[in-house]
Amino acid sequence: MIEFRGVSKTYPDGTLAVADFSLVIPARQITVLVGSSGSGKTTLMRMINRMVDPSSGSIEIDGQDVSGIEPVKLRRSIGYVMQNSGLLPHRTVADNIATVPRLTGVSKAAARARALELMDVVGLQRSLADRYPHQLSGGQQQRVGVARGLAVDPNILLMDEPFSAVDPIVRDELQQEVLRLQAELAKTIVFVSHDIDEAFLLGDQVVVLEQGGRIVQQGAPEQILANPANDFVASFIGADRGKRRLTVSDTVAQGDDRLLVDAGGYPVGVIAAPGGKLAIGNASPKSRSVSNKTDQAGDA
Ligand SMILES: Nc1ncnc2c1ncn2[C@@H]1O[C@H](COP(=O)(O)OP(=O)(O)OP(=O)(O)O)[C@@H](O)[C@H]1O
Repeated sequence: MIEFRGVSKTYPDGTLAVADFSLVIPARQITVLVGSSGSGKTTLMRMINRMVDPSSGSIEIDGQDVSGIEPVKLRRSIGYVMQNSGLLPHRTVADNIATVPRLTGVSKAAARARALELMDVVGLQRSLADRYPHQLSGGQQQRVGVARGLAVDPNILLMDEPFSAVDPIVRDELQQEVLRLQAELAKTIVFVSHDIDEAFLLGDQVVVLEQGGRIVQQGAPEQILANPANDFVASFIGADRGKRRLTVSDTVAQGDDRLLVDAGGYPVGVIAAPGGKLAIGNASPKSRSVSNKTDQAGDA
């Protein structure tokens, strides 16, 4: 578990990025911090691994104040995946993945073996191991970034808009990959996004932020969708524009299926009509489940 207690951050130039922020981030779940540009998401995330130190307040991991943990040691124990993969251009894929294990004294052979295993985990062919980042697609580079984040088998994985620079189809694939990985690995994931659909898809807990890291609403996606706390949230999730208010149109698609339209009349999907082949509402809002692993050290 990660806990922010009354955290504020003022940068040296006087910018108040985060003001009196408190939040509990439960272990082994995905918490998505979502908000518009400049709302303090990255600052909050970087305070967890001490890339940024708070001006006041504290952050605890499993009850231990991170200010008492040496920053380099802390950073090496927490996975970090960033927007443009952050790969070292002159190192091969395998070497990029193995960077932190090598720094912590793992032998070259063992680190490479682990890197190859992690390539399997994130769905990358091992034949790409000796390529350089520029010889990979954007989606493959992001997968390498995720593998690198997992290389030290961290309990906590920080993901800062990791898929915002890839095209929508690849983004969909990578998001599904995160859900698959999470069902298997059950990490404590803090995911930063400005995309509410991504937040609703991935988040067990979604935290909607306004400027200054002010929490406007937090909860499960279904709670936020069902009851937006105020006009800001309604606008942010598109509820005010009817994006979330769906109706079954009279247009019949295949078989008994009907077209689903939003309040503007735009088609958003297909649904089986009551009594049709597909039962409506037969899946829970989150069909994914987080396994309850107990074989990891610590609880974060
Ligand atoms: N090193 C810095 N020095 C001064 N101000 C900073 C610094 N880093 C961030 N800020 C400011 O702090 C505020 C929050 O920035 P932050 O990057 O945390 O927001 P964000 O929500 O992650 O934004 P984005 O979605 O654009 O990445 C912004 O006003 C930003 O300009």
